[in-house]
Amino acid sequence: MIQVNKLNKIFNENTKKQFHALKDINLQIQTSSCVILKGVSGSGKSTLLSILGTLSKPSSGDIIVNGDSIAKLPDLHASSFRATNLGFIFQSYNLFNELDVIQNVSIPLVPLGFTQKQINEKVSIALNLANIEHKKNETVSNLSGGEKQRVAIARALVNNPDIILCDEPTANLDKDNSLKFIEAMRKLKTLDKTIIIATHDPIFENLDFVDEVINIKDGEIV
Ligand SMILES: Nc1ncnc2c1ncn2[C@@H]1O[C@H](COP(=O)(O)OP(=O)(O)OP(=O)(O)O)[C@@H](O)[C@H]1O
Repeated sequence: MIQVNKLNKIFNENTKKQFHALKDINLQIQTSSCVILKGVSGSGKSTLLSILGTLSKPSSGDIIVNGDSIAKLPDLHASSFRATNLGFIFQSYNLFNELDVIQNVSIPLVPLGFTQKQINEKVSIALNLANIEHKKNETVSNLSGGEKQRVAIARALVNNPDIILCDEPTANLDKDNSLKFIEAMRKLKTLDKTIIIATHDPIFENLDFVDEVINIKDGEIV
């Protein structure tokens, strides 16, 4: 379970530009559930997701994942927590365009000390799950937006994380590819992943495999 306790994020604290982006957020996200974090642009979705993903630290409050506090882990511990527990899917894909699909998907495994054989096996499983096996030797710059998204999904899955964090995953996709993304998430749900999707895309409304929609407005859960 992920438990968020009295989480606050204040940017530029104690300056004229001070901005209170997250205000006393309390949340409980059950293991193996799919949760939509919904709110308009600027409501605080990405800020919350990046703190959940240990990419940034809160000003106050805590996040407990399976009993361990992760909000203020030192950088080295945070990166090892990410490497073993989290998969990220961003709207901009964050891929290396000049590398091929296999190279991109292998990247999260590099610091984990696997043999080449283990890496090949894990990459192959992730490419299959994300439906992008057929493009495995293609340079990423030659792929369509939907295909790049599937590479990003494969990369997020390659370390077999329990938690998948998605930030506006369909922002750059057409309807067809957005629906394919949703089907990929449905498949992950059957694999007992905990999935958190920050989005304002109405395509995520009323999906049967979504357990909860959390509305965020001006940095507060409403
Ligand atoms: N580094 C920063 N410094 C100052 N203010 C910031 C910073 N990052 C975000 N903010 C502000 O915090 C608020 C929440 O931003 P956030 O990116 O979390 O919104 P969002 O809901 O994800 O929006 P979008 O859907 O447009 O991505 C915004 O008003 C934003 O301007």
